[in-house]
Amino acid sequence: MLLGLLRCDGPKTLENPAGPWMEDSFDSASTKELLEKQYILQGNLLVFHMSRKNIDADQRITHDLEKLTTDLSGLVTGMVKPSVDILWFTWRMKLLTGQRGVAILYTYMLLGLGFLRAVTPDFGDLASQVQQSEGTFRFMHERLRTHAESVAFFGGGKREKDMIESRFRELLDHSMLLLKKKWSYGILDDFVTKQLPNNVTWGLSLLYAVENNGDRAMSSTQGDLAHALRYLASVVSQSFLAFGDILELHKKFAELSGSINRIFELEELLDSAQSVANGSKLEAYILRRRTNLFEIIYSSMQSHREFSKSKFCGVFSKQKSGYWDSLNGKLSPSKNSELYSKDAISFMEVDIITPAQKLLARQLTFDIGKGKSLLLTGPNGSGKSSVFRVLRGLWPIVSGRLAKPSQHISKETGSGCGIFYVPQRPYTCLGTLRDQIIYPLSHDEAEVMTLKLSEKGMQSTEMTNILDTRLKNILENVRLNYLLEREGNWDANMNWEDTLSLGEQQRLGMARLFFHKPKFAILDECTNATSVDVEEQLYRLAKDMGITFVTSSQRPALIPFHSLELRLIDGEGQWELRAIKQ
Ligand SMILES: Nc1ncnc2c1ncn2[C@@H]1O[C@H](COP(=O)(O)OP(=O)(O)OP(=O)(O)O)[C@@H](O)[C@H]1O
Repeated sequence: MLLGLLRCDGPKTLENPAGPWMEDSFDSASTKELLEKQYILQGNLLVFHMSRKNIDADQRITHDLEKLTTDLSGLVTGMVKPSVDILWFTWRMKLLTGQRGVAILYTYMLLGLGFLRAVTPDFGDLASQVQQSEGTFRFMHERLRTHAESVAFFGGGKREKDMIESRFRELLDHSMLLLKKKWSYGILDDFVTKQLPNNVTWGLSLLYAVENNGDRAMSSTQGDLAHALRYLASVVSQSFLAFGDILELHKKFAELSGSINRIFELEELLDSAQSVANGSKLEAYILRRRTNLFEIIYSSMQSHREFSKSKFCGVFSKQKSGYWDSLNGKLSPSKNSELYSKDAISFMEVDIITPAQKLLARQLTFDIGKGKSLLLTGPNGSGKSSVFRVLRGLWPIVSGRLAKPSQHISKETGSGCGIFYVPQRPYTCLGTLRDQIIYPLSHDEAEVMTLKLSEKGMQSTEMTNILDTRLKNILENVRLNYLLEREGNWDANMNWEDTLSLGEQQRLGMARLFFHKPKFAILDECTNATSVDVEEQLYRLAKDMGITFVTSSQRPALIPFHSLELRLIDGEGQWELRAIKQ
């Protein structure tokens, strides 16, 4: 019986246990090798700063690499089994049907393979597009998580949601297209590799029966003939299944090529940047960028930790946060605490309390009228940004009242918003150079706003021209006009966060302020990386535009631009307000 099993299922008996073993060992070997590579790649991620290419390295190193190793290990076991099957069953077929049966089998396989090759969609390209859009989608979420507070200060929630939704639609479209093509190709593939061979099996069995009928009728019983036919049918069927598996490998190869291309593109980019760097003056540059990279990683870890403590995380983990527990209990936001005021910002006995329930300023009271700018000072951690968080509505007002202008742009007149916040940490959105200045508005919204401010009945090209001319003036004012010359046009699209220096990003933040031209600007140390002369020029410009600002800064050079100073003394609740003599 054992011998009988081995006659027909011999290869399977040997191969099936080998499958998982091979899969595991290949997987671990290739993963080990690629992980070693990944380790090297991670150490050199800085080269992306040089390449100016918006490459989703994190997606490729984490997700794509893992998928590739799994697919590759599956491919090797998938190749070994049908190959051994084919050798074994070809031999059995030859014994049973002679050379003609084998020739028919091979002719069919070649024709089937040729046909499938001709009709196969470009699965590699399609899979690569899906991975690309999945990477961008994931990258946008991670970015948003890192910059959540800055985005909230700018009021960019809607814009970010629109951008993420459009990426999601892109991902969905690509995935649907891939699924549809897989489905229709799958029908054809199944027919050629499984259904048709099954039918041919019976044809070949018949051929055998007709050819051997005479001899067998003389020498064998009917039972022997039936047994021989059954055995032959199973051999032919197994042979075709093995060929089917071989034909399917072609589809798997095609799909795999997408992942391989993405990993190789990443590797080539790293290699070329590395080889340039090794032999040139760029080495020094790279070393500098590497230091920056570690600084960035370190600061993002820090900010992530800080951020975990903030309100946003509190929202997601309500149960865990003592702050929100207490909000549900004794510390609830006071009723009617936020009032609308067209031309002033007023704090009336407002307590500034952190989510950890630390009182930073007790019963804060001050008024800022038009033209009476306020400078907010105090030691680190005394609560300057926290005052802005309460003003922006990111933290609730537990006691007291706050009156402030609306942040929204008037839809009828298109005139600027009442209040605009520029946070401490600069934020550049994903998009064009134009998008950086008009943020959080989209291109269309910015054009509508420009149209409202200019004559009505303009063509869209005129509108874009007027918008771009206005943006050019603003760029000149913040001394960034060289960016437009360097990038060539307003539609230049790159990872601005990596391309621009901190000072440049801060100046872009101020350009955003000048574009929106609010009545009040809340400036949270948002120019501390620019030189003193540039900072003074920016404040002078804002003052000339009639913008009243509330500034948090440690720089004495800014004192003359303000009429009032609010000093948070110790971060324990004490504060003082004094007039600044001009
Ligand atoms: N989400 C939060 N949860 C708990 N405590 C917080 C949170 N955010 C800030 N704090 C704490 O509130 C205090 C004031 O922080 P804030 O950022 O307002 O200081 P700051 O005066 O702006 O400091 P710096 O001058 O360094 O910018 C700090 O002790 C800080 O650790």
